[in-house]
Amino acid sequence: MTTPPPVLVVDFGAQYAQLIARRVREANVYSELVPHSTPVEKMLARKPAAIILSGGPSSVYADGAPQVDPALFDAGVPVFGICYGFQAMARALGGEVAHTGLREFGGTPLNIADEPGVLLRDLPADQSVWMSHGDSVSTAPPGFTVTAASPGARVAAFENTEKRLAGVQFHPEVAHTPYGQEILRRFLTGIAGVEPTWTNEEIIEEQVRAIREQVGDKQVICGLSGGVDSAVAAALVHKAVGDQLTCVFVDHGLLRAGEAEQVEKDYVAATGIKLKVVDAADRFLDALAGVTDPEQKRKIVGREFIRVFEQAAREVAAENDVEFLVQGTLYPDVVESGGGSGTANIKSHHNVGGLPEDLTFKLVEPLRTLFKDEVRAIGAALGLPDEIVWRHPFPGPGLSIRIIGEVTRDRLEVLRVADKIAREELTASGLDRRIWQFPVVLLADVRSVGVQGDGRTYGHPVVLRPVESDDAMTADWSRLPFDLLARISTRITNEVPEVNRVVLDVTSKPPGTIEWE
Ligand SMILES: Nc1ncnc2c1ncn2[C@@H]1O[C@H](COP(=O)(O)OP(=O)(O)OP(=O)(O)O)[C@@H](O)[C@H]1O
Ligand SMILES: O=c1[nH]c(=O)c2[nH+]cn([C@@H]3O[C@H](COP(=O)(O)O)[C@@H](O)[C@H]3O)c2[nH]1
Ligand SMILES: NC(=O)CC[C@H](N)C(=O)O
Ligand SMILES: [Mg+2]
Repeated sequence: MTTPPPVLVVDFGAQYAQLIARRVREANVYSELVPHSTPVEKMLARKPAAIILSGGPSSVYADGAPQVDPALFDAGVPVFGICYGFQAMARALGGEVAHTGLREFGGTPLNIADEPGVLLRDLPADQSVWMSHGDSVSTAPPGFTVTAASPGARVAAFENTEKRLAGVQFHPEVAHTPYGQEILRRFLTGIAGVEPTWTNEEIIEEQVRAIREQVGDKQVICGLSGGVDSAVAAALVHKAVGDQLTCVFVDHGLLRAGEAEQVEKDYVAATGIKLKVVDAADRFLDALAGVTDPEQKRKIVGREFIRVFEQAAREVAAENDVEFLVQGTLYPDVVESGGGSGTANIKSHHNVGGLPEDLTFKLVEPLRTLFKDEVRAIGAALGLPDEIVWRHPFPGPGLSIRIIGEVTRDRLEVLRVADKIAREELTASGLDRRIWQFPVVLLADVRSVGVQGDGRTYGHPVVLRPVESDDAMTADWSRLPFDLLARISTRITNEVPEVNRVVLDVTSKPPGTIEWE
């Protein structure tokens, strides 16, 4: 996608690098992450509007610690350092960083100096900021004004507005720094002089233009799942090229109860987009037979999806091959598949890491750099109905990655009934909006002893995994009311004969992921 000059967030291995990019976009400025190994010339070639150096686990003076190339500061590009980035910046510009023995973690009072600079002017004198550091800048580089201190950091913020360079020891990107977003915004607009024009309307206009340019007068198909990401991607492409778009919904036999019917009925009614429904359950289930490894399942699903799309493409435009496949891929799908800035492969999302090597489609992925809540906002701006915009995410590989063990028709049926009960009860309790997602997982290879109707049972456990999240990158288990959990448990064990135990997953992400595979 063509985008305005980015604010590049240089990732030094921070916990919060993703969050920084997001916060910049929340300040209506386009932003992307890059790994710290990116050479400065390569960053400058992107003509960045500004560069932000993230935090990171290393000590700047340790052997092998990632450094900042001082050439970065001679290029005239505005730079903002955060925590490790602040320390690395201080060191590169001739200041000093030391292990003072004073460490700060968590909420910390900030003492704003008499000369508060652009970043801190007129902010409350007694505000709290979120710290997480063991090293500190002991001397600011020449030419910089020190604008704040904290009990453990003599230099907690500095700036040189003439050179458009600034930095802070604390984390402005986290919600626990109440004025953090304001400070970040002041750097962007007040010091860097970036125009805050990256609004939903701009994104939509820019995307529509880019899609028209990419697709021309060719036919396009879009994998449509009923979820919000593909719905928004389809709506953007439809706005760009109208009837050249045909959506393809694949019923791979791994869907939840009622899902296929709902997509067929509601989606067309809501959007008027051409929809082709393909029943491909046999081919997916045959391909998955005997497979228990999560990554293998994901790769099989990714491959079969593409084979089905290829067949559908031939049917959509027999005489004129369809070159383009639209997918609702989001940034977290890319990052978790190991396609981010030097990030590890956590799991291969079917639409990214699970794609087959012989893929011939050109991909159209207008949401590839965004997070889900950003996508929801665009969906709302495009006029999609609330039921689509606020639908809980459901993974493309569907129930195949919620059956721990081999995927069979019988097991799918068991899980479908249990899942339907959990969803019905959640909706009845009015808590749908509080919950990000509510996977129900069948431990198909585990059995436990129970007693039902005075008889012994030896059935399977089902795991409830309700989570709350903003963007699926981190999540916490949802504290659902006990009586709701009790109703779900009772109904599942009463109504699903194969299940005699219901357990609750109380793991946050990290260390767990949302899905079990
Ligand atoms: N059953 C399906 N039929 C066709 N395409 C699908 C199907 N499931 C997933 N896809 C494709 O894979 C992409 C990624 O799936 P993913 O579940 O991440 O997104 P989504 O379903 O659009 O939204 P959500 O994350 O809210 O469920 C989708 O955007 C869509 O292009
Ligand atoms: O379309 C998808 N294809 C996939 O292969 C896939 N794997 C996980 N997910 C969804 O991504 C989010 C993060 O999931 P995890 O915490 O399990 O990694 C959660 O919302 C998951 O439901 C997927 N979506
Ligand atoms: N969160 C960070 O960036 C920490 C920076 C450095 N590792 C320190 O402890 O001071
Ligand atoms: Mg989905």
